[in-house]
Amino acid sequence: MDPGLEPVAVLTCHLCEEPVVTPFPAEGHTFCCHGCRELWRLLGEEEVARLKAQPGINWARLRPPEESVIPSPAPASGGGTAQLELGLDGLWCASCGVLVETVLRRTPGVVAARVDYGRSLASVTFEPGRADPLRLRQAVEELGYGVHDPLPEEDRDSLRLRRRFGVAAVLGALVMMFSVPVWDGYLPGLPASLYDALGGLLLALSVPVVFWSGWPFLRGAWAALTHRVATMDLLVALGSLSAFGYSLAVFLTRGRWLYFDTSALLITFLLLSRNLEVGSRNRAGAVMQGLARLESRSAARLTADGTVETVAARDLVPGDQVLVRTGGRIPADGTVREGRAAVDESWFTGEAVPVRKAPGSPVFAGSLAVEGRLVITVARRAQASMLAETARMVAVAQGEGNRWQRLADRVLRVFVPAVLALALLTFAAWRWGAGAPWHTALLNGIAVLIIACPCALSVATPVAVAAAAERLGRAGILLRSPDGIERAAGIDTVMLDKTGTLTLGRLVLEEMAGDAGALLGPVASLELASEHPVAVTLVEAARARGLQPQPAASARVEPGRGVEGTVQGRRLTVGRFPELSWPEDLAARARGAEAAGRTVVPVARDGRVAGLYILSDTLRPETVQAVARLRAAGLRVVIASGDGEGPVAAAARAAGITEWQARLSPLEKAERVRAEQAQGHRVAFLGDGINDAAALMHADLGIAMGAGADIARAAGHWTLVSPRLTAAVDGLEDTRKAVRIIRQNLGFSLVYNLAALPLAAAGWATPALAAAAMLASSASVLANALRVLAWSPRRLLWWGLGVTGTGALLAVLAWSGL
Ligand SMILES: Nc1ncnc2c1ncn2[C@@H]1O[C@H](COP(=O)(O)OP(=O)(O)OP(=O)(O)O)[C@@H](O)[C@H]1O
Ligand SMILES: [Cu+]
Repeated sequence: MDPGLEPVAVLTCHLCEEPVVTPFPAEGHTFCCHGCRELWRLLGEEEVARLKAQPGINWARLRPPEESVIPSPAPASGGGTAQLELGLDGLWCASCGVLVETVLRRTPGVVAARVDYGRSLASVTFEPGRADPLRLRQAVEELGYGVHDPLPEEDRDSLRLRRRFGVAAVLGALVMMFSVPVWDGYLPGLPASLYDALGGLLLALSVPVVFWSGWPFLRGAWAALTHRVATMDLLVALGSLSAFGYSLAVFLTRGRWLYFDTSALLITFLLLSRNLEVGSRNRAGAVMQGLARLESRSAARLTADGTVETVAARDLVPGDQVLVRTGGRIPADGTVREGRAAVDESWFTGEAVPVRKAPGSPVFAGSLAVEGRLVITVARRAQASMLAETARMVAVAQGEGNRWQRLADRVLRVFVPAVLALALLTFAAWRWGAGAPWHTALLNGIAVLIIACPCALSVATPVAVAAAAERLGRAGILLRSPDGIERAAGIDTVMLDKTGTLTLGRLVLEEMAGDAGALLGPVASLELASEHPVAVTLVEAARARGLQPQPAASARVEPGRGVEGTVQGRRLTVGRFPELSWPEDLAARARGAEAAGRTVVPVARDGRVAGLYILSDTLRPETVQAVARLRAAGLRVVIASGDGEGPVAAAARAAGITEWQARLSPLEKAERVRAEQAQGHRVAFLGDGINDAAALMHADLGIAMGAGADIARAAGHWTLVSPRLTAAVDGLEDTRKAVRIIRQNLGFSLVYNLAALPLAAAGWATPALAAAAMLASSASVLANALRVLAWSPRRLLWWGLGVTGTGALLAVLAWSGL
């Protein structure tokens, strides 16, 4: 593990397990914020323990399931209910959001409540007779959070923000231009009328920048003051206002140095980063709307007597038969049962060419049947479809931010007051310690404020994370957990399962031995209960032979072994159960087939093996290349399979993998992962089946194949939408790079701030120089972050040139003014 990343012994929150900056103790535990503490009290230790035992617990998902399949930004009102939006202050982490939401929901008269942590916004639907806005506000305030009217529409309106930035950029550039002569020190030598004209011009140009363009910061700073929290806005506002105020005083007293450019530049640059942020959020919003349009509301379900009835898509249950005609959207994930069609799956594959579908092909909700007619067997409810899942992920990513971001926010909470204190101290030390004149002391204090502005930290990290998420999306990877990017850091071992991951998982029934043929009908009936590739193959084989399997009255699936149950009064088991007795001829046959690399599935009647199904599987076409790339990246590749030695060894040989383990039970797979971790490895596990779920959960990074079992997808941190192994390799490479860059950025801005602060305090950097240095550092950090998007070298060069050029120019200009 990288020693630079994980602090050795950090105090973590008892509830959300985030590092604790300011401890909030309660009953022997420590919490990171009072939101966590109150939520813990509300839920109780037992409930918390239960929730934590669940895989991938994510506090934002504690909320009860949404009404609509695709979460809508604001619940529709109607039916005698009223709608209230509250802006919230002081939400420290996602738990705080959950807490407010829970308490609001429990308030009498409230129909629905939803807190968007990212926007610090609560939307409440209530019955006007039984609840009123005042009471709702009080309920939130009693929890210790600030409530205000949601920021006026203009604030969330990125157009306004862009306008503010545009004005700031143009006027700021003019201020810069006219400041050059000021820096050159001409001013006092100029005739008074020119001095007035030039100084007045600078003043006139910077007023709109500071007070109109900078209004969001000023208002934010005011809110921060009234709530006694130190925020970034406060720092920015103080820096800009103090530079402005100082310059105004100098101008009125006909002094020498004017720093109007500093106050304007600070605002301009921070507006740029704000715009970037809002832009990425808006994009997520647009994606959500796009996804919602793909959702079908109704479906044509086939009834038992062959007629078609229209039902709501969300009422479909697994096993339903649904008819999809040309031009229709597929309402739920499933497999094609009859018919052929060209289906447009571009919403998740990105490929415009429709895919041919035939019986047996998987189809996904939201895809469009361009031509043809299909009957589909629904595999999962519409609420659990890839489409709904994608939308939920986007919503979570949009609302919750991520750990790095929150970490950066926490750092800011300590950093901002420290900087304010340091600025005051600098001023005091110069004025009264060193006996410097007022204006020198003031200038040095202002320089500290400006140089410390940690915008690099607050801009670069979200940009890098967003860029990485976008790359993953393009590679066909869905982030299921918001920390999916950090989890990829430092992976050195990749464990894979065989069936369905290294191989296509489309088994072919090669041979049947003993009574296997005669038992195929009853066996298929049992296998209807299982999602395992073996089960799918046997059911298909039965259908191909004209048998119509009906679900067995009792069938029990045992992951990693097979199915057992009673069919026509006989106890049958299909699969590898340990206590079976084997007739010698079948045992020999099984050994032979295994040695030849085949998967052998015994069927036993009353505990005695009666027949064998001998199946073969094909390696995915890209497996060899994917494995080679993983190894080239310095990763160890290990197969962990539940299948027999023979087939696993054969697959390993074909894929070019030297380490493998066969016949692992689902629990043993997870234990293998843990054993590797105990040896200090960081493990990514790639799997597709129920038997992989435990391993996927325990792995540092669980990657589930999208076409695999639901449970596997729920357990993994990533889902591979397109079943290409190379996508996983791409994703691993991209995220490793992104994490490296994020760390570089955090390190860089830390070093920068630590190095620059004493310089500013010592009076070696004027405010103008400080602003230039800050701009250059932030821009380079931003450019670094954008590297994640793998911009072409040429574009990067231009960017680099532009950034360093601007930085250098500003530095030279500032310097020449000294
Ligand atoms: N539904 C089933 N019907 C029949 N046999 C089964 C079934 N499920 C599992 N088995 C048997 O148990 C073995 C182990 O299953 P498991 O799901 O753990 O691994 P696998 O899918 O074959 O391989 P991998 O772990 O590489 O995906 C299978 O090879 C098969 O012989
Ligand atoms: Cu917390």
